[in-house]
Amino acid sequence: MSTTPKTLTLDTSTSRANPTPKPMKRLTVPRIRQRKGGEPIVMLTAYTVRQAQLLDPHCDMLLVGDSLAQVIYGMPHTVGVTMDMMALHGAAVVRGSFHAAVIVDMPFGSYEGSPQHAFDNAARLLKETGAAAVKVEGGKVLAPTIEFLTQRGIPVMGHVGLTPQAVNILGGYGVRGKSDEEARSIVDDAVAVAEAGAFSIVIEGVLESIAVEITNKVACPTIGIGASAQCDGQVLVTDDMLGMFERVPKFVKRYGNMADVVTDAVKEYADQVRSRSFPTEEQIYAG
Ligand SMILES: Nc1nc(=O)c2c([nH]1)NC[C@@H]1CN(c3ccc(C(=O)N[C@@H](CCC(=O)O)C(=O)O)cc3)CN21
Ligand SMILES: CC(C)C(=O)C(=O)O
Ligand SMILES: [Mg+2]
Repeated sequence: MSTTPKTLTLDTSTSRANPTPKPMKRLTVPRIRQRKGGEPIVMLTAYTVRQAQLLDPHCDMLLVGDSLAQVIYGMPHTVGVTMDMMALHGAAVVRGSFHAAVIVDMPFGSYEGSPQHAFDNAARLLKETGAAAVKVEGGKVLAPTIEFLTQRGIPVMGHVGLTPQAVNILGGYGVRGKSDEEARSIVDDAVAVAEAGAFSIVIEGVLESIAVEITNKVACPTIGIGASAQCDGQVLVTDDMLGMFERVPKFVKRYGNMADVVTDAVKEYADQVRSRSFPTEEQIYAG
């Protein structure tokens, strides 16, 4: 069993040698890896500093997902995401957190061409954000790249099954692995990614049996999204689970309804401005 503390704790003891309260050390990639078969790993997406601050105490990992394409930028899919977008949002999430390990998605086109190109872009993301690792979509074909990065100091999280950056090949976001042949190839992908040195693998949008088989086969922790409760951890897009993003996949469970909270508050403000009941004495500087 790992000794990972479950909650954020502050060391409040101060002295001349140690004058300020010290935040607990961030979870590291090796500690995440050790969680295989242990306490489930909690991961959520984060794109902004405030979101990171609110999620950090409760999560083991924060993923700066390229899903920010749809969620933040209103793009139709993740293919249009750039390195600059990931670098800026990644840096914001690292600034807003000090407990969770921060993982940054590599954008489409930044890693597929060659291991060297992938290394240059991954190194830039780690340098500019302070994140712990990068995530790449793909299987067997990417194994040499994952090995190249890992051997040169860049921890890599894999992502197999429904890989949204391949939307133009897949033709949509339907569940993967329905034929025996496709199921076999997804399992082979995950095994190749794990053997190449990935410290963890996201399994997205596959038949449950595939996620279970992969989880039992690979040595690193699996993180499910539309996969299985038997994965070593789970991830969701935060805006989806908060009820902030309107159209969500079947695998999303809504834990809140933030859109309604925002709408109610904004309606009340608009009414009060129109009726001149805002601002009141309390919000003005009387001369
Ligand atoms: N807000 C958001 N949530 C996500 O989970 C997410 C993103 N954005 N952007 C990047 C990818 C895209 N993903 C998606 C997007 C749509 C479906 C979806 O609509 N699935 C349908 C089935 C579609 C079909 O059969 O063609 C479903 O009902 O689950 C699934 C995953 C997952 N990722
Ligand atoms: C859904 C998760 C795994 C992701 O890759 C993203 O948010 O971009
Ligand atoms: Mg992604």
